[in-house]
Amino acid sequence: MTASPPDFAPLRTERLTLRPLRLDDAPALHRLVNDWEVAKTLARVPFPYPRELAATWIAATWSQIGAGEAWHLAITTEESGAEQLIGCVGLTLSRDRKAAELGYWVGRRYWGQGIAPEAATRLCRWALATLEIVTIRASALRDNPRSQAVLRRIGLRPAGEGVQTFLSRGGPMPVLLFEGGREEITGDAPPPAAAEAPAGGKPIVLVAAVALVDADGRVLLARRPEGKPLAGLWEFPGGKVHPGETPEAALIRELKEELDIDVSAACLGPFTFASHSYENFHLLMPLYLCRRWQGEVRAAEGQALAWVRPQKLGGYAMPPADKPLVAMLRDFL
Ligand SMILES: Nc1nc2c([nH]c(=O)n2[C@H]2C[C@H](O)[C@@H](COP(=O)(O)OP(=O)(O)OP(=O)(O)O)O2)c(=O)[nH]1
Repeated sequence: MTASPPDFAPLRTERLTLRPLRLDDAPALHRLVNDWEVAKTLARVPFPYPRELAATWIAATWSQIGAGEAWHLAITTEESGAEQLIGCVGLTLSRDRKAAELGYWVGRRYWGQGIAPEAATRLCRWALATLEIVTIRASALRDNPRSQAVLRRIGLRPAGEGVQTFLSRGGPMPVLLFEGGREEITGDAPPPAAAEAPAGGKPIVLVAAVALVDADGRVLLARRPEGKPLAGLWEFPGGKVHPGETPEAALIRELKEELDIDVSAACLGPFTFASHSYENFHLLMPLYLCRRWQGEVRAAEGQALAWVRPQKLGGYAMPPADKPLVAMLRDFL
């Protein structure tokens, strides 16, 4: 068992901090969760909640974070200058690591303030941008409309009914199942364009992108970082063409900024283009092919990068506009 809290940069919202639990959280955790109104809604929490279980569970959450299996975090807030534990929120990966099960609880005196949806949305956004998951699942007791409302507020949709064993209730109980993906949770419509919308239509946004191909025939994908629209999706490096710029000049600039490589316009071969309607704008994106550049590709903006064999591109979640491009690349390379 891990002996100290794992390295995990706290996630913040306007009111809350989500961070690994610490052993000195044990007394507050015990006090908050050893409350029938809280415990009765939780499948894996016994009632009464033994004092020593708090520290054991906290240490177990450290091992799970270290192993990349589950992230159970403390929800804290600041009250009169002091940090207060007010609940917990967690995600547990499925065996195939494509889905995660969401769970949370909030101490009774903090109910009715929207803490659970705020914390859960923050953790889900982090997970969708950082892990390889595509689905978030959750369940709520059929007799717990408050929790069902939280799950709906996060963006999850009903996905049937089930039965789950509840330690606190001493047996199986009927639950409602919920699930959702990136679109439901992040509400990701790409950003409105800077240009004025032409009458009756969406503005056209020009984005230049490139498939960098290395000597082994692998293509470079970059992961859109948390905080940007479509966070967590993999894309071809590139970016918006600024006013007065050519697409080639935009790419040369973006590749220097994002990957710290030098490319000349002569090495950018036009390959194909995407023309795709997003909710707020229409994307027009020439895709170039480039096999020669100067310098070593590095993630200059801290983004995740992957060199991917053309046959494996389908395994990476990409923006909808990229789907036809991927098929064409696969055929060409
Ligand atoms: N670079 C790139 N963008 C793509 C791809 N597919 C796709 O739909 N897009 C969309 C996502 C964004 O809405 C838009 C690119 O805009 P962006 O915001 O990333 O551009 P940027 O790097 O100039 O960023 P910023 O300075 O505006 O933050 O194009 C792709 O494969 N590569």
